Amino acid sequence: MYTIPSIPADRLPELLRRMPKAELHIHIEGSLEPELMFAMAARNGVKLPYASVDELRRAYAFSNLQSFLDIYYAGASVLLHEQDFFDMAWAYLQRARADNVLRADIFFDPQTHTARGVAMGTVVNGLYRACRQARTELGVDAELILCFLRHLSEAEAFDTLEQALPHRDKFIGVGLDSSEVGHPPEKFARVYAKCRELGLHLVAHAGEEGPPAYVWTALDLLKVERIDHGVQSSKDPALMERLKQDRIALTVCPLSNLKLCVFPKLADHNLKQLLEAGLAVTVNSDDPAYFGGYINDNFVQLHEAVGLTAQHAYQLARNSFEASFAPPELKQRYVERLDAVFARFQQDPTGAP
Ligand code: HPA
Ligand SMILES: [Zn+2]
Repeated sequence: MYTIPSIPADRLPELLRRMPKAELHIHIEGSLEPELMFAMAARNGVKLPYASVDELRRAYAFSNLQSFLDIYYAGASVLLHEQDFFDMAWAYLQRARADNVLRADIFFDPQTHTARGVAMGTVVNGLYRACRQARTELGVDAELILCFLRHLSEAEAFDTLEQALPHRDKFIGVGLDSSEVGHPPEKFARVYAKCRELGLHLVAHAGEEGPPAYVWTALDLLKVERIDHGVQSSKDPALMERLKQDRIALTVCPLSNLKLCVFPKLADHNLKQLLEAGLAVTVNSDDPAYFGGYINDNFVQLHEAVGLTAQHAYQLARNSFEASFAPPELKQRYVERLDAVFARFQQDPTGAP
């Protein structure tokens, strides 16, 4: 691997912000900022159970995943029209551009919307239009991953897949999210087998709160290409070896793990341990409007808590491109841009962009 000469520690935050990166774990509904949520509630005549943006923000004090999900699903109730889905995704993509994200693999939760009577096409078309516009106007490549809600049934997941098939050209893969414990990956083995036949990319949340056994079954039964979160894997040495040998990327979300009390303090986070064990770790924001930060906030706060080096930074960015679902020629272009930024930074660590 390309060895990175040292960069002064006080320049690391700037390097982390400026380096090109891919974001691989972002729920688009989790990027809906309170201000936009209130604006949509007003224009759509939806009543939110909070009187103001401040009152809503004060409710963002979570004790675990479920306490967050309850508020997150309530917040999504303001999304009704195609333009709402476009506006939400466009706001995220502009924010991602500011953080030097070149590529985003974006999750969306159609069942949160179809259950309220919003048509699948309304959801997908709004999000897809924002992704297309991001490519031409922002230089950000963004593609969509449809997530099944794991607290719902297998039959509902199959039904959702069927509703999405007329839009097969607008999403590149499927994922699995929502309440993890009690809803193991194997519940969706037949759904994933069908998605595999359809040529979709496969990912799943596993080992966020759930045990290493869920990471094993996501790999062996669902046959996923990446694991979302996966931080509980460090409890199982044989699993660590498997993830390393097969170069299975983990899309880790430090501020999410902090806010949902997966780790008591950011200083206790195991991301650096996973990275130094040789795993293909990446840094992501998960639900940035709810967890207090976008991708660069995750990088910088993690660095402040555990002390990353320039070598760690390079490896994390490189992993993000290699693990993305971009075509090989684009991945190569992203890595060239990454190398160019590091080379410039080494020549002039005090430096201007
Ligand atoms: O971190 C998460 N875990 C599970 N489901 C989710 N839905 C949005 N964010 C998450
Ligand atoms: Zn997530």
